Amino acid sequence: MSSRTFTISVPATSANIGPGFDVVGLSLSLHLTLTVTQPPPPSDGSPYTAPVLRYTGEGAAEVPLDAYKNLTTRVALYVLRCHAIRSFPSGLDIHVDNQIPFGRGLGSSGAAVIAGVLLGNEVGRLNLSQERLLDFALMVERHPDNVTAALVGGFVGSYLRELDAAATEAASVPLSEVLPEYPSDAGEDWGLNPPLPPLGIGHYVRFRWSENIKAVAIIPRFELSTAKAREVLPLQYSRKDLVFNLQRLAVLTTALGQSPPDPDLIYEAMKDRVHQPYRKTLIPGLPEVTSSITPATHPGLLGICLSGAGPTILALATHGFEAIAEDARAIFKKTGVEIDWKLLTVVGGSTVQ
Ligand SMILES: Nc1ncnc2c1ncn2[C@@H]1O[C@H](COP(=O)(O)OP(=O)(O)OP(=O)(O)O)[C@@H](O)[C@H]1O
Ligand SMILES: N[C@@H](CCO)C(=O)O
Repeated sequence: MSSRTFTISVPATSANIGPGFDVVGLSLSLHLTLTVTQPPPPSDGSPYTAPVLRYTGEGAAEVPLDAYKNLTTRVALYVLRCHAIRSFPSGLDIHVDNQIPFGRGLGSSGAAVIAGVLLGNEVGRLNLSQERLLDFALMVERHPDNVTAALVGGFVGSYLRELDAAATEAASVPLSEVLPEYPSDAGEDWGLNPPLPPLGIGHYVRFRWSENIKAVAIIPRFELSTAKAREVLPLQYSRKDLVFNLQRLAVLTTALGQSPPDPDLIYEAMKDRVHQPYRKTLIPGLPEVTSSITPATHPGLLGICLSGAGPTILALATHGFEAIAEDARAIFKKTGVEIDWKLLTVVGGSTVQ
């Protein structure tokens, strides 16, 4: 068997799109790319060599390069160990190039998890179905919106199946047990026999997406962890607020597939009362940006919302991109926040080539 090189490419994602909290995701044209070289199995007696991980692009200064600590490789090892494969193949070389900024609401952790599942599947030659790949990802990242869109691509709605008692228990294992941070002096048996994902946890449907619609990502220059942005959310909501979101989500999923898209319908349908109002304390400028940039003031704008858990703002538009982004920049600047912005398109899902 000779050495082989393959490339794993996973897109960025924007989750929620306003009212679709933890439900809707959109894959976008920034990518996490892994170039992996797997040598042939060593001949008997040659020493085992741990994976070499190199990293360029976003997050390169902060990401761990120890394969037993890095999120992507830990997920890959979890997948391998669920299939009774104890360790990475010897001599693996992994070069990661990342365009997705960390902790900004563009699905960086979801992409890292999907890349890990695909890496484990590939180096272990496991041939897992897409449904099973999603099960593994959902054991690690418990909200399906980012990981589903990153895996399958496009504008996607998903839900988690209601599990029976045994499967619920298997799926509610603390992440620290699914993904132990392997100590450097770990013995051979560390992290073996991890909990297997129940079958068919996640289900999804892809909505139509109007080709005229592009995404302006307005990216504040600070990180906000998803965990922190979820801590500020209430545990209970009023019927009025839930109905507000459900009405808008029902309209939005079809409205974004229509050509030409209708700005009046979409702007209102992208409003939310479940997560954005609570997150404004963490993102100075959020309410001002979403309320003062409208289809009336900015021709071409369709709708505007928080991207994922923030702090990025996502503006969907057919034209007028620069005016939208520069006016958002001016509003953020008044609160002391600098931004970068990118014009993105909706892309397909993850690939392994
Ligand atoms: N390519 C990567 N390799 C390793 N770890 C990563 C990678 N990308 C993200 N991470 C980890 O995930 C963390 C960010 O995850 P977090 O869920 O807070 O934000 P996000 O995924 O960017 O935002 P959101 O879920 O709102 O879209 C980073 O600080 C880092 O620890
Ligand atoms: N739906 C998540 C985004 C990350 O999946 C949130 O808003 O917290």
